[in-house]
Amino acid sequence: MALQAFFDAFQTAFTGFNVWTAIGYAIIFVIARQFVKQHGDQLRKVPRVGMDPGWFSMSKARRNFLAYGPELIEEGYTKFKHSMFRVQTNDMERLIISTSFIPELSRLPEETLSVAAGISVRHLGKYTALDFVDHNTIQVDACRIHLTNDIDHLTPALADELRYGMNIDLPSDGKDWVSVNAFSVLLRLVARSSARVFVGKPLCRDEVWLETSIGFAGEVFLTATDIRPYPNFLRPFVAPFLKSRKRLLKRLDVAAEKIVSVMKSYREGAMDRKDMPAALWMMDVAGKGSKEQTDPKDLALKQLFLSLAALHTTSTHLLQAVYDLCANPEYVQELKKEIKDVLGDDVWGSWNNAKSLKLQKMDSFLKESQRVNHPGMFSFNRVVMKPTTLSDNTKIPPGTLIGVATKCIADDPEFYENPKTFDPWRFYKLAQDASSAEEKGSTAFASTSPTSMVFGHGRRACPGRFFAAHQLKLFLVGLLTEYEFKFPKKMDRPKNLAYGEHIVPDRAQEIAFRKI
Ligand code: HEM
Repeated sequence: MALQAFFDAFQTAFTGFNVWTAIGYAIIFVIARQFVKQHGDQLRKVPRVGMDPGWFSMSKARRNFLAYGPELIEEGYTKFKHSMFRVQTNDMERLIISTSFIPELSRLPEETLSVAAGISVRHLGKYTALDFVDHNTIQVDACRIHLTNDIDHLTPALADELRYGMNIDLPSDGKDWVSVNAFSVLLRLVARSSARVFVGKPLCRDEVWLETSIGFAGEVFLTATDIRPYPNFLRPFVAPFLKSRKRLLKRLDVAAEKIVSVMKSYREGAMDRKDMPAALWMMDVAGKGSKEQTDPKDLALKQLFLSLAALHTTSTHLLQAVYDLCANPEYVQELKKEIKDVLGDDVWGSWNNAKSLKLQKMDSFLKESQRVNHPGMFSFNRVVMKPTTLSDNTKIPPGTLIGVATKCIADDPEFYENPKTFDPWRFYKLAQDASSAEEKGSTAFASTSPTSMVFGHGRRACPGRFFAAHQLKLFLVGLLTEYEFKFPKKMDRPKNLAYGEHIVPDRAQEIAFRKI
């Protein structure tokens, strides 16, 4: 009866309704929505660089940004570096704000200005499973607390896995130079040692796990790229048919199957929490009956997210640092001398966080390499969740995605003397000249400030940055003390590739290694 009534009501409502009427309504709807969007737009007075997508040119504006992003952002920064500008990027429109607003913005709580929503919205979290970050922070705590405070407990495992990986992925005898694709080898080394402290042994040596943790980031990126051109209302219908999303879900299933063994080991073995791989730490902290302890998919997703946040970022920095050393071999001796002074001859046995912090020239070299080879045009990506008024009285409505043009800041002579010059000891010298401990601290690789935001800034700055600094130094020490390395032939440093908001190193370059 109820069903019949429903069909009757449906027929009555749509009598005389044909396809032309439907198209007419759809056009009116789109125009009305665009009109409301443009005229209700509280930010319309903020200047724009690049194409205005207007009513019908969103794909063209996105393509335009992909082609000319770096130039557009530089143009916006040059004209509006003390205020703000808007730009249509290849994902969303961004409000790029001056770094002078950072102190006031970084004080705002996550409920007002959200890093998690920024991650979710930019990666289309609803379709890539990353929307879990909106309501979960235990993976952030695992980095902020465990991987940072317990680093000395984790270092032996980290170092052991690095040596194990070097023996497999790099030449093992000192006779010949062997050329390898630097990007893929360093990425694997980082993935191996990270997996050792994320999920522990034996899973960290499982090829399928390694491949899954490395490949997850690419599937997220491709899925988001494939879905983005579709309007919101079509996405739920399109998503199930996308190959990229099917591959992403498959990787999640594989990771969930694999992580069952880790969950089992937690139930079977007693271990001090400080020594636990991050997955076990999360299970332990979350407690009995929690999703982390009962649902392999939940734990697997968190681990894959950590891999996404950690692997390509850290290995890209390592690759850039290796290119800088090959292009400037004169820095190698200085760094080796520091390693010897701080660690003596027993490099592996004496390594700990206190000694890692004493490698100040290496710290400076890494920070300069990062400044010059900035990993992207923007940082401090956040979504405004509640109406926010800046000190210049600009009102930013909820839903706005903000960012800062950090690459332009890193190249700006107002903030860095001779910014075009690669000075490996720039931050070392600043630390020596510092007049307070706070000023000295601000020169460290893992520190952040309104003019140094590769790791973001404020209360939700990258929680893995101290771990990343420690790991990068460990890797450089390992490479410098166990190998010689150089470009296979005489050449200039490979140029970085900049497109849209991305800046990536040349991933095809080979590096020749010889065991010392
Ligand atoms: C050199 C390497 C790295 C770079 C350049 C980097 C950069 C960043 C940036 C820019 C953010 C956003 C912060 C903000 O907007 O204020 C972030 C977030 C994050 N990073 Fe890193 N990161 C690196 C390494 C790592 C590592 C090794 C881990 C884990 C061990 C990690 C875990 C995370 C997590 C979990 C978040 C999300 C934080 C949140 O939701 O609040 N990162 N990272």
